[in-house]
Amino acid sequence: FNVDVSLTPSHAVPSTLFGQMFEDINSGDGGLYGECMFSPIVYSLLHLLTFSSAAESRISASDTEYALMNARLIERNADERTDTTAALDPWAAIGEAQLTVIADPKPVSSALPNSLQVTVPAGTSGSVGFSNSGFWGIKVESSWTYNASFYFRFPSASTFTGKLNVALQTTSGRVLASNSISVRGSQTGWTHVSLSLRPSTTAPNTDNVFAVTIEPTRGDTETAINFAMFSLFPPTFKNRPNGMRIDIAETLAEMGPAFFRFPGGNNVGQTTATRWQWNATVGSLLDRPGRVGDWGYVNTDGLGLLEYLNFFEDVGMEPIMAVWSGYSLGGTSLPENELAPYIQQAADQINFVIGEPGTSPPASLRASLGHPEPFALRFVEVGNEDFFAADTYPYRWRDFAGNLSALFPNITFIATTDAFSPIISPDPQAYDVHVYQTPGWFIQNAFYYDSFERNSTKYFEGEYAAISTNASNIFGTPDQGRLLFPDMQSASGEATFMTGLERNSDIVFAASYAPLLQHVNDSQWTPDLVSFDAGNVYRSTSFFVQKVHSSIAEKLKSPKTYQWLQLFSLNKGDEYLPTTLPDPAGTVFWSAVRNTTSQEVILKVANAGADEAAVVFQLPFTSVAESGTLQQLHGDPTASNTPEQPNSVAPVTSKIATGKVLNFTAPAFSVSVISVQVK
Ligand SMILES: O=S(=O)(O)O[C@H]1C[C@H](O)[C@@H](O)[C@@H]1CO
Repeated sequence: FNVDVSLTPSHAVPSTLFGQMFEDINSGDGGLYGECMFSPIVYSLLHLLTFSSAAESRISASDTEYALMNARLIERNADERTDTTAALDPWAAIGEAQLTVIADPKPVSSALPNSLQVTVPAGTSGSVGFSNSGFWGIKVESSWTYNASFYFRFPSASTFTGKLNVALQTTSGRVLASNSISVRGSQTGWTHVSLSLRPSTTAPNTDNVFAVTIEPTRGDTETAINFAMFSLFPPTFKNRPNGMRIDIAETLAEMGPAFFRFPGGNNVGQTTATRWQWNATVGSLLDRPGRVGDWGYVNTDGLGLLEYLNFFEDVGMEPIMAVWSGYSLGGTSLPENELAPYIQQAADQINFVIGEPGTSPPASLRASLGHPEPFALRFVEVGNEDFFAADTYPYRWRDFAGNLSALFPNITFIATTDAFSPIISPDPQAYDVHVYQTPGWFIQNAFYYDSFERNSTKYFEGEYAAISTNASNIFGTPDQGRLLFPDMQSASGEATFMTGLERNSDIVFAASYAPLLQHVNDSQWTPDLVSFDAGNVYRSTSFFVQKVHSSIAEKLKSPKTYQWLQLFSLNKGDEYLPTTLPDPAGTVFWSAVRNTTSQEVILKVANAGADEAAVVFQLPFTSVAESGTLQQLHGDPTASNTPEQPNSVAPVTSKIATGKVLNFTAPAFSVSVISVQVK
């Protein structure tokens, strides 16, 4: 292919072009959020479903009820605290202890009404207590200090005296770290325990548990102790309290995302009662009731709005924040005359992020939680995939976007129905477009946005991924063509599409692969950009394709990877240079951008075909360096990074000969980025 590169840029490449889409889909609790244990003794899954049905019946929230709901969700009535069996799942008895989850008559807080009650039978000998298995294991590092905390009380006063031994131990019982606290049967009120655990050694694997054993000094009487609000934290990313898991957070930061879309995706909430409510996710963990997320399990909401915002500042990315839009996946939408309390809640959510303390209670709440300065926020998405409820979006959009844009004129509100179908007003400044398809679809649609009308409307390619090789059953199972992990065929297919996103970045202002993260031991959606288990993170082929398109630059503070990644920071051009267009029916696509700071031209070549391709770039600049840098990812079409083979495909950086005429051969199934100094 002979490719002329223009000297004259066609448009500025937006700084927001490549980023990340996140929601808790087996990726928040037990994933990005640093908490090591799954311990929502708050509610069992069944209970929360009961709760949500109760709340559904109170949908028409009057002002007072809204105030109550806004205060801390709708109070659960007592009889709903009955069945909590599922809440016991992560807990196991040690010795003769009996474990039950009870609706505590004296709950540790109104948001956490249940307790784990441990009964030690009289005359017990040997070790007695309980353990928690973490999220399919717990990583135990000797260089880490863990913070273990919980609340306990004796439900009835007794003469019991003894110790609680708190430990990290292997599943075979070898103690790796331990600490203890003395307790007395007279402690009938809640006592908060916070202990450090320093492992004496690094465990060989993650088959470890958090264990609490009860050691009576003289205990021949049956004893019961209530426990609540367990937490086990390792060191966190940037040492944030209640922060993020270091290896996952560093991997996400390494990709150099410009934005982070959250809290969903479907997990924004598809029913009124179980929607994500910002006010239930901030403040003390004791005040966070948790909810059943849209992926069928309890979200503790320990990862809450302030934790997200602090994370964005630590990584140097900006939010694309969703507000719930009055729609329920079951197909029902709130009638227009019932939207007001939820529009108010959305306004409060935005004010928590950008309001001035003293002018709005949510902003004052943010200041009281340690961040008086407003955070950065330019983009708010109204709902998620409302094409499923397009018939009611016209009034929901009109009322949400209409009222919110009057309150927040500097925010761009993003609509989630299909572009211009239906026509909605106020005229959306942007639409969020999602596509999950085969690699072939992405190759055939690299010119998807070239034909879009250039009016004032912008586009957010908020979710895209090649997820199956079976065009007639995209969302099928692995034996029907669904990918478990990205491979080189899917990643190079996505890369051809991304050359189109760059060429059309005059109207495409942001794009993110989805989903971002999955726990390989419990996943509901494959493939994902990054996978992990309790001990490791797995970077996929698509992760490297996304990363090579992003700017990282000074964002990443960890020097150990900075040098290598510095090359990547030059890949974020800020001006698009038109070129001879690729053949839309072909499999080889390219794009050219210029970084006006470093005066480098960056050429990206995606070859999603089975044959290598010779590409000759004509660079008519006054002077072009004789050598440049090539970063290349390539492999067999089914080559893939998996937990079994985590590094089967990785980008290779090398020097290549460059000049005004740049001869390049793109291997089959490859993604290449050439950066060269020009004058
Ligand atoms: O089942 S889907 O609706 O296709 O779910 C998709 C679309 C939704 O926005 C996101 O949460 C999810 C996977 O990333």
